[in-house]
Amino acid sequence: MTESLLEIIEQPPHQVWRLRPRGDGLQGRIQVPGDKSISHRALMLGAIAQGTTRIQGLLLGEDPRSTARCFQMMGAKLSDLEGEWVTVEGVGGQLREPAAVLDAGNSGTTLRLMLGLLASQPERFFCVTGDESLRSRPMSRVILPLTRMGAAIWGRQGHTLAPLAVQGQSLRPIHYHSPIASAQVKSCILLAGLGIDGQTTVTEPSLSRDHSERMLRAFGAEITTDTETHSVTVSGPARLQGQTVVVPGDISSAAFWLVAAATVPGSDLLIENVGVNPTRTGVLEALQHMDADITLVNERQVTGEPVADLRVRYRPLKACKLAGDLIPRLIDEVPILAVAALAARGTTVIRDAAELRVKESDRLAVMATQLGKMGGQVTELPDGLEITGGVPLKGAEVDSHTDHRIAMALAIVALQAQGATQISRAEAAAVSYPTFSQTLAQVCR
Ligand SMILES: O=C(O)C1=C[C@@H](OP(=O)(O)O)[C@@H](O)[C@H](O)C1
Ligand SMILES: C=C(OP(=O)(O)O)C(=O)O
Repeated sequence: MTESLLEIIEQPPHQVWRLRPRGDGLQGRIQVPGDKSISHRALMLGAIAQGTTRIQGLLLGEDPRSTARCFQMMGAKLSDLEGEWVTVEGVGGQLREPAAVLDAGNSGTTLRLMLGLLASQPERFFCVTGDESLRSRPMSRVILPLTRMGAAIWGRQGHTLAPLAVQGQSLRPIHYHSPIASAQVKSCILLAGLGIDGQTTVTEPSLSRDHSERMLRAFGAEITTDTETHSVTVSGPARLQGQTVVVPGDISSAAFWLVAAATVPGSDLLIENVGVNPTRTGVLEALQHMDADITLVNERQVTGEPVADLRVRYRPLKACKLAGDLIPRLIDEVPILAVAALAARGTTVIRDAAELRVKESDRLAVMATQLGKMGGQVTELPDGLEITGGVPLKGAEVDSHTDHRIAMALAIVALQAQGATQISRAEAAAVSYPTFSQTLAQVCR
């Protein structure tokens, strides 16, 4: 009898995944779940708009579920999230004051974007919190600009950490020069600006994902952008009208299969219906620098977002340098790109990625330690990683640190290793990719 590739061991509330690679290439045609960033935004804009928003392809991961729960508590009416189409009846601008604490769970996007909306709801009071990881993530990056707009927000450690209390106010417009390229910061301020009479502008050092700008425009807001200075302006007050949103597959989820197929000999995989918004395709460019064989087919536009099918075939990889403006365009893919680097000839250097230290875990430290346990030559840099590829890897006992992207990156590196790998707290994958383990079993048949 052949041993199964993946065994899931229940250790409530956690799961251990035991992987025994068979060395077979990944084959077939798959789809990945809906884009997480677009799912959050469709739920939020639908919740505050006038009328009905219809969403197809919504990600049913834990993070968008947190967004859905928060906005239901503030008056939005949602249909069954498991349905093919999810409808959101919006409140038409005025959120209801919730009777209990809003819980963003593990989701930084939920908490930071929602803060912009809450801060600008006069005469309403809100308490917001999240899980242990989210309560340790910096909120000052949005509280600071919101406070300059007149927001009243209190929190732990000098109003920088959740739980937070928000007393909604009539805000004033600002031009905010963000020190970091962050779509969460940019979107938070734009959402706060929606209700303000006047122009609210955010300038960022380089371009972060632009899903908010695209979707706000589609919902009827006046949004202008200056591509040279990386500035976005919302002219308020805006009246949003419910829309139809078709959510493409998440390129951040597709990235796991791109790297798996690019690193396991014999692979040939087609990933259908993936969002290829240029502010998100840094991972494709990075893998192409590494000489990966990836082609885009059937390119099209779906409700304002570019979409394509991605074909990836195994070919030996070579090391590369990833830094600068590319980093915000692949920010969530650094852990899985570190896995690609382990299979590449030469030393890959990733810099300008200090933001990874304040994600669901310190992704630089965690990846360096966990890959090190498998024999990977990975050195942690203050703002990145240095990874020497081509060194044989061995199965080991590793830990996700409850970070979804780490759990999945470790499952993919296990395919390159000799012997079994055990990943503890692997259930974290469900935050962004609840069907990851099923797809793994499907493509590695
Ligand atoms: O706006 C978004 O949907 C996101 C923005 C990014 O965070 P930052 O804005 O903190 O870079 C990214 O890491 C996160 O997964 C999703
Ligand atoms: C950083 C992430 O998400 P968030 O900031 O929304 O928790 C992520 O999905 O990798």
